[in-house]
Amino acid sequence: MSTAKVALVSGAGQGIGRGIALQLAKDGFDVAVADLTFQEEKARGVVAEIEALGRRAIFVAADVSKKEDVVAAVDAAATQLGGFDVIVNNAGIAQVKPILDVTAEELDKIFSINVNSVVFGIQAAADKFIELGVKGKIISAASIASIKGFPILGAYSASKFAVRGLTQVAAQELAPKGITVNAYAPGIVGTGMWDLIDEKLSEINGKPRGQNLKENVESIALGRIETPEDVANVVSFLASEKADYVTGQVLLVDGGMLYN
Ligand SMILES: NC(=O)C1=CN([C@@H]2O[C@H](COP(=O)(O)OP(=O)(O)OC[C@H]3O[C@@H](n4cnc5c(N)ncnc54)[C@H](O)[C@@H]3O)[C@@H](O)[C@H]2O)C=CC1
Ligand SMILES: CC(=O)C(C)=O
Repeated sequence: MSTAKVALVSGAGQGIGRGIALQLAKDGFDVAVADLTFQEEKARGVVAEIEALGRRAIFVAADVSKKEDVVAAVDAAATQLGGFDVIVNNAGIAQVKPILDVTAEELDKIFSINVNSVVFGIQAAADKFIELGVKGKIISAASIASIKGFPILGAYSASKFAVRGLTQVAAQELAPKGITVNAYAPGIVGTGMWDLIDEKLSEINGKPRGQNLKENVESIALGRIETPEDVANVVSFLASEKADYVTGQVLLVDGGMLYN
């Protein structure tokens, strides 16, 4: 049995989740790479990258909008990797629509994937930490859109404000168990999500493809687009003992877009 700590990262088949999974492996964690079934090939690639770093990893198929999937994923990580110390509720989707056009179905979808998933992740991880007697860490994906509402990202912004609220509540409720609850708030990260946002914004405002991304990146004080590794470095801190006295926080990692 390995003595390494164990982390589960959702949405780890690509983008920010993949970056976090690899960084946590470099930090010495064994990692459960969770994603939707259609992402299995990519996710198994991430598993192989982690194994090449000398750590253990498994792929877990999970739709995080379903509580039973999240509970089963946490169980699989604990059973197959021999412990459970950190959950990163990273999976999420964007929707790019003026608020007047958002449908009830779209609202249900984005809240079930971006918000319900975080509740389920908090519940499943906390139950496992308590069962194992672990002072674990719960870390979730917020966004600059959890601090400031972004036009045309109304439902998305609302879902990320909810993640911030849940983080503050769970931190207070779980502190007596020694469990910390925090979130990371990236800015403009060059992943599939921003490819989609740029494409949909182009359809809405007629700017050429790439122009909306370029203008947003120009507003970043540090002058470059964010990488998954920039985000993963902050999650690495939140998952470490160095963050033992940090809870209920949403940590901006945006290269200088918002200031608190
Ligand atoms: N890309 C960006 O600029 C920013 C992203 N974020 C947040 O970071 C997180 C990761 O985003 P990216 O890596 O950029 O997105 P991405 O679209 O590149 O990757 C998202 C991953 O989540 C998975 N996923 C989607 N729905 C799922 C479900 N129901 N169950 C399980 N997995 C599911 C996808 O298969 C994919 O692997 C999201 O929560 C996003 O809202 C926050 C701020 C900025
Ligand atoms: C994807 C995202 O969170 C933003 C604000 O771009």
